[in-house]
Amino acid sequence: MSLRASVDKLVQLPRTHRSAIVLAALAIVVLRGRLLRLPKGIQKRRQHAATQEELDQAVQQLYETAPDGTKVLLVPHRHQIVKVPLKPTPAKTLAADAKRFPLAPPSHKPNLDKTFLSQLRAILRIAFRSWHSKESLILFTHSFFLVLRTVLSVGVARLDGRLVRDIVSADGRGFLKGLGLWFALAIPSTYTNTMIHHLQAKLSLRLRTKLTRYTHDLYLAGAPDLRYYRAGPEGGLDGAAQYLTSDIAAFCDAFAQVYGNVLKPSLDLLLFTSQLSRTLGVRGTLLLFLNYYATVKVLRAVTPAFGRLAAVEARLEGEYRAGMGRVGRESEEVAFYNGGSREREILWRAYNRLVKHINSIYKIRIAYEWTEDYVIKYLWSAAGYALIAVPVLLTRRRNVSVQTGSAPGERPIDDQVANRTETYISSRRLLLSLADAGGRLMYAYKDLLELAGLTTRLYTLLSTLHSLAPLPTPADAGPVVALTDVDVAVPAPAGAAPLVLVRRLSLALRAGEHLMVTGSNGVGKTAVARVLAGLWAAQGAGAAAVVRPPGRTGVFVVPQRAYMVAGTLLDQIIYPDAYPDFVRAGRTHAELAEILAAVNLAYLPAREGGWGTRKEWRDVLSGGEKQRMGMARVFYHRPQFAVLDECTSAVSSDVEGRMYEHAKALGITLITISLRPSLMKYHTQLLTLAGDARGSWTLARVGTAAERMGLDREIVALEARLGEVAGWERRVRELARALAVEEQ
Ligand SMILES: Nc1ncnc2c1ncn2[C@@H]1O[C@H](COP(=O)(O)OP(=O)(O)OP(=O)(O)O)[C@@H](O)[C@H]1O
Repeated sequence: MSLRASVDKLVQLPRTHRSAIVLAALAIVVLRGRLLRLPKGIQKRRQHAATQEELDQAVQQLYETAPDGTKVLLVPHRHQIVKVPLKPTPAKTLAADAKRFPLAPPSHKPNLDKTFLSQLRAILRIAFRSWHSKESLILFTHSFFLVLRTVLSVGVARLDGRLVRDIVSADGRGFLKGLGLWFALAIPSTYTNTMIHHLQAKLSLRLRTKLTRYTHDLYLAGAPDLRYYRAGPEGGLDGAAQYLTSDIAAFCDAFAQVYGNVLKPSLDLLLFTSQLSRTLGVRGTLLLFLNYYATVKVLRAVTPAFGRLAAVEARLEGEYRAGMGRVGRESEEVAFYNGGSREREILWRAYNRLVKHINSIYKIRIAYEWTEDYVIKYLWSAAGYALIAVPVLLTRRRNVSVQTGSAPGERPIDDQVANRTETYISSRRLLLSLADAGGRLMYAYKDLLELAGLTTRLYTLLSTLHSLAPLPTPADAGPVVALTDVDVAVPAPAGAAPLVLVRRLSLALRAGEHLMVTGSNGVGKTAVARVLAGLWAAQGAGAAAVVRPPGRTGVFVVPQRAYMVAGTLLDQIIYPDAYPDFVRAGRTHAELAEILAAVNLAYLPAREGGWGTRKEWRDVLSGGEKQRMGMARVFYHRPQFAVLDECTSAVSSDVEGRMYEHAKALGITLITISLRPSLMKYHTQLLTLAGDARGSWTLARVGTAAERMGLDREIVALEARLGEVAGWERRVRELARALAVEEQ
């Protein structure tokens, strides 16, 4: 068949078929290149497969810095190094977004209301930054295929009717032509279905990536935001991990699904209703709308609060996971106490709460799904039969071939029965599709409620993170750490009264003035370190009177519990720097070896198999080794001031002494929190916290009052002993005499 003949045939087709085929062909031509292209990673692999050495290097290297400052993450993936540029969300954008996330009142329950819409809009503005972003493009393409699918469905319904008509009227040629068209139409129809599923999954994944990156930027922000540290105590956000992982994924899945589930059946309803109304007439169309109205009324009445149920389920899931995570993290401590059965009870309780809730959802669903099935399948089918009968019974004398869209020039059909059969088959198919669309729209109502629950969860996360105002930045006055009239208090959520541990604390340290902070347990020694490090905002009259040199080269804190980062042995020493920082700073392995020697860990690289060895260091190193690694970090970063919070409690005193001397030799001023009097000799000032209700404290110079008192006491003791010397000499003479008499 020539091209011209094909075009002629196409022109002769009914309008619906023509537009469906043209749209489908257009879609395939436009999108074929984009959608069927191999993923970039696979294309590159064909060009060049990375060697094992290159892959190892990429794992160590972690990222590259592009000329414009963007960090490009190196991800080894199937013998290839995939480069992922990471552009952090600009601070200006975060500040602008904060206005869109006011805290929701605690009494808010997820539902399909104005609050849901405004919360969803705020979240979607993060996911769809502009209409030409990749996410928007996927959404448009997805919408296009959804519309195309509806158009093609109408074409299929009409063709179905035509095929049966040709069979009934024994029109062989017409039947064969119809069958050819049927196969032709099947190509775009099946392709469209596949693309709808593919694009829905792709949309969900893109949204997840976008929201995950955004929340990571927000949550893991450094000083002065430190939201990962403050979200719990100050923001009241429990189980942030569940929000950041499962809830974001569930929200994106639910959104992508709801979008397709609402848009497509809505389009179907519109288009099918308009098509059917041509056959059904005014009375039939009115009946159809009455049917919709009755369905919505009945289902709304029986629909439970799926949104709230979904939100509670996500919270309980988070509690159960957090419990499991705790056992994994603290497994050794649990094992020492042989606390497995106790932990099992705790986990069982969390799991039972979750399962009970899920079970109650299943029970609630029985009544809902039963009603839904009854209404959608049976009520709609009955209405369908009644509606189909309308044109057949009431418009018996009308020439229905005009309504079915027969093209002029087509062979005239005399047989009224054949025409009526065509109308019946087409209408029945459209009605079945309509019932299906109605069903899906009702299911989508339930999905929408669940989306409302997940939206509330995600909104809670984002609004809590945005509500945490940055911590005040301490003033920089050179190499000085000073507090003036500062109250040290446990941070409390907005509105709650803070618990003050130390009142009106004043101290000033210049380089070389080493401070020791002491006092019994729980008096607030670490709390003072938190204020000095900028983790807690200073309170009281001197809230703004904190002075310290900025950054980790200003004040570096080694906490009480040793922390080991995921990575190589080298990463443990340079933390929080990463390998590229190490290379950029021109530091060397020889330097690291010297540092390890200073903390008595020189044997580690040889024992563990080199600097690049990756292990679970938390389990591999002993308690004392981990503490010495903490000191190695201080020697690597060489800060002006180092706050050592009982970070050498498990280190033997000789090594501890050597590390203190080494730190002082490097010019690091020490602020030590300790209960060990033996450490006092390395310091020039002593801050003692009383731990009374008034939050009192004393600051003394070691080597003046305190030291003098100690010397005085020693002199008195020695003089007392010297007074006894004459008595001891007399006794020695007596004993010597007695021995001489015995020998004679
Ligand atoms: N995030 C917090 N929320 C509530 N209370 C807290 C918080 N952090 C510390 N506290 C309380 O503040 C008090 C002081 O804690 P801090 O850790 O400063 O004690 P410490 O003097 O360092 O004790 P230790 O010698 O045992 O380490 C304690 O009673 C503790 O329970």
